[in-house]
Amino acid sequence: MRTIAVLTSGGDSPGMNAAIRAVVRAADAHGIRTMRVASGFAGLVDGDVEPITSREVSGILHLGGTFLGTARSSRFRTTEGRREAQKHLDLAEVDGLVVIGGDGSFRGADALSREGPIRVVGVPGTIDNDLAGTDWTLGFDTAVNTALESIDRIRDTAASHGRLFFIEVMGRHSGWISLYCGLAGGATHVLLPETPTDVRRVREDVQRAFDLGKQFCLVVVAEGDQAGGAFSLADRVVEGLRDVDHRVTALGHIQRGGSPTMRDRVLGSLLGDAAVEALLDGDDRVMVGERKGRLERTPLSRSWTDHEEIPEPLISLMDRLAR
Ligand SMILES: Nc1ncnc2c1ncn2[C@@H]1O[C@H](COP(=O)(O)OP(=O)(O)O)[C@@H](O)[C@H]1O
Ligand SMILES: O=P(O)(O)OC[C@H]1O[C@](O)(COP(=O)(O)O)[C@@H](O)[C@@H]1O
Ligand SMILES: [Mg+2]
Repeated sequence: MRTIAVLTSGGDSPGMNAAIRAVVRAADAHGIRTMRVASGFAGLVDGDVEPITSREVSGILHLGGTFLGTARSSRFRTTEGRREAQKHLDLAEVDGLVVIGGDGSFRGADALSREGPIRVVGVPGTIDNDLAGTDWTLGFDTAVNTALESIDRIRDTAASHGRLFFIEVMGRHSGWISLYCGLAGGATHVLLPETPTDVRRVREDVQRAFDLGKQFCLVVVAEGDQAGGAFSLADRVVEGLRDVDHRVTALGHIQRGGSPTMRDRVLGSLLGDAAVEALLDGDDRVMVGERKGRLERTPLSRSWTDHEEIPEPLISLMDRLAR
């Protein structure tokens, strides 16, 4: 192994920079050259591949987003696009590629490695926490803490006016952000894409809470919830509610930006280093992750097929505490 390349792909997530830095510096420590690929698979298809040194990843550990840029590339979804990508890897004499991204990026990385000589290792970088083989994905902790800051502010104004708030958080296919925001933010109800939405039950819970003297109510809704997000859910829930004033807030992309928490900086550092180790060991098509405090390697294809259900004990904890 003489040269590796690193790229970030899909939705950016806080902690990606820590992982990039760790990849470059761990490779350097082993005497391996690193190439950086700009803008994810799009940059690979276009040949935007340049050498990067340990000095060039100074001062990025604490920054949100991704210093390499990211993209969602439709060309890379085609075999022709992946052939171009492999051509640029060959030209730069790259023999191992670290892909920092989510489930989609890993599907792409898996296909690339099956079709050509390149070996790939994945680092789970997504705020959605929707991958198997790691307890936490890079960026989830920061995104939830960022959303909570806003939820706490909303609670202040909700309590002052005695209002019901519907708060939409990210997660087109994944309810982890919604569940953790609901638990940590003291919501009356959370709605997740993974479970059916019972509008009547939300209405009854909210009505009961106000009838029992609650001063305000927060309902946290994942954007991919069955009802179609917070605005359409709100329209259906408030129809039939007595004496309840309501407002709706969608937190949007502010959840994805900002300086990574300690947990995401440390996780990014650990996993970036572990990815280089995996390539040195001759591994291919694996994702590095951390489970129960231990570093693990999981076949890439299992990372998106075996992803864990939202834990039922946490959903029932929500139910017991929301009263
Ligand atoms: N099935 C696939 N085959 C090949 N490439 C894919 C596939 N799915 C996703 N990709 C590539 O990975 C990129 C990132 O995937 P996406 O789902 O947008 O983000 P994430 O990796 O964060 O889940 C896509 O834009 C595309 O280039
Ligand atoms: O930034 P975009 O393209 O609007 O995507 C929004 C989606 O990206 C995410 O923030 C992160 O998803 P990925 O990490 O899978 O890309 C989702 O929570 C959200 O549904
Ligand atoms: Mg994804």
